[in-house]
Amino acid sequence: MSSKKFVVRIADALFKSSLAKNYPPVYPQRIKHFEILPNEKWVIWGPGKAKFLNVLSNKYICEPPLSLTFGFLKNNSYILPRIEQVAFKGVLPTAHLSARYEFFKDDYDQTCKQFIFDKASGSNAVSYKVETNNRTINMDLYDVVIKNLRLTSLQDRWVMGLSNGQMRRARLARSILKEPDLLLIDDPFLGLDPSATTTISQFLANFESMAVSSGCPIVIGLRYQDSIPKWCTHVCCVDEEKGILFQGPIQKLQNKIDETRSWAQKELQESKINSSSKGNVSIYDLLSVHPMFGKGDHETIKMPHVIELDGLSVSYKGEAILRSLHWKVQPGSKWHIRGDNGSGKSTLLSLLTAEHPQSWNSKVIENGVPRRTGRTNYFDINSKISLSSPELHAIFLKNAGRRLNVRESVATGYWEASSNNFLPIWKSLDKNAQKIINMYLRYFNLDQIADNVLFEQLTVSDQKLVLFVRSLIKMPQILILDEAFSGMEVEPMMRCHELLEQWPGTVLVVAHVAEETPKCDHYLRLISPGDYEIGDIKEN
Ligand SMILES: Nc1ncnc2c1ncn2[C@@H]1O[C@H](COP(=O)(O)OP(=O)(O)OP(=O)(O)O)[C@@H](O)[C@H]1O
Repeated sequence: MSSKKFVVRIADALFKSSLAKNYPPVYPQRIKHFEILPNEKWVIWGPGKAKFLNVLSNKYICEPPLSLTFGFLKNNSYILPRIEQVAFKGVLPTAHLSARYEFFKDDYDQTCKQFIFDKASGSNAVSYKVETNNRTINMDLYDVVIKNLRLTSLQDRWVMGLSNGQMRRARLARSILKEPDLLLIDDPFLGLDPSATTTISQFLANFESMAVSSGCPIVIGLRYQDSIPKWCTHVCCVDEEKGILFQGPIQKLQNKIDETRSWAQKELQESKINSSSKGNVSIYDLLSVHPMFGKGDHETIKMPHVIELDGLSVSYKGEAILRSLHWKVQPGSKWHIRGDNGSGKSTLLSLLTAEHPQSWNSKVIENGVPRRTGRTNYFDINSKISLSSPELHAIFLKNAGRRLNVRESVATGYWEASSNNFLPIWKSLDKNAQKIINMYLRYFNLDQIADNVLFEQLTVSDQKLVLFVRSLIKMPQILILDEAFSGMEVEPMMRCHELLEQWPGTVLVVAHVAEETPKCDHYLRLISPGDYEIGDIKEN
């Protein structure tokens, strides 16, 4: 064994997630050797990245017991290594979808700064806080981190109200402030706008050399399709089933990386060719159930706009988020809603779904009829709308993840009046509805696991897929896909995009990354309150 200083070392280890007899190991083969040294920056690359990051954060039982060891710890560390694993989950789970936008705060809500400190719990009903640990916060590091992660102006905001991108940055700041021995970040750039991506990438590149902190090795998890930042020194390519495929310094492995990437692209092309029909179900079967199916332009042109905003404004405590927004959405049109983190995209969508307290606004006109309290209600509005969003994902996981299997999870999409209803419904559905669900499960390769796998046992990619399928089966007039594909593997994502290309209903998409954006005809870009752009998307 080498005498080099190492941070993590794996030597001939088998990992298990349970000691129960006959429980299969995490990988069938032992991992012969893997090592991270101080000053190295690793990318764990490929479909097995999330599992391997769990291995590194000591989530499994290793066999023999000392085959996973943590060595070079900071002077002030205790015997156990301090490992911070940041999974970019987005917004905090709330009790219901509208909670994020409410003015009256939950008794236990925290400010962004308190969340980053992670030191105390308390209640807004009393003036004192109860310390949950006696960690000393390195305030010099805090100042540098919030400046670099662009959190300065958000410090005193309620954490619940932060946008997805803002919350992701806050989670990273919280982990860094714990001054770990090892920092593991899965999908570090997910859901971030391009300028935030650059800032965070630069920050991670310079983390080791910052004067205010002693730094630590950084390990990020990326998918095959993501580009590997130049500052990464080492790569470990991992398959979900087989474990490590190759590992070492990036400089030496560049050819192997390029080969793997083109192989993955080829696989994808092949699966695309074979995907127009799956398990005897064709796209036509899936779409023909939608009420707008087969309607030509001559018919849709006569229909009123599904949504019209006639000078809509939204503000929080006098601070404008949207100002005087005019927007018309034709039936069957597909829109890409663009804008930097915090520009108001989710706020706009929450107005459409009436989750936002300022939704009862006659400047929102639906199918030609202005919204008005007393005339329109939440349930009527939502009977025409379905969605998949990071907020919904967080709530679904928390409230239904352990209760509902894949079939039941998808079936809850049938609840007419709300996307927020997670009560089991499969058994009470009629034969026709069950048939539709079965078709969708089969088409998306979910039929084999439909009855024996719980939602929370799925990978993030499959959870996203289930939520996407769930959003379709009601055959909504308006389908809202807010970061619905971020974190998804390429193959299932392409399958979803293919279906959407022919989807006859109206689709509103929020996505920061071009590869995750299904084909749209128009865009609405939110720039700043009162400043926005509307245009057509030309085909390349
Ligand atoms: N309840 C609230 N109180 C105060 N500010 C809020 C509240 N809810 C949202 N905000 C702020 O409104 C702005 C718009 O948030 P929104 O979630 O709509 O942005 P977004 O464009 O969807 O961002 P992202 O791309 O990060 O998801 C953000 O600056 C956010 O912090």
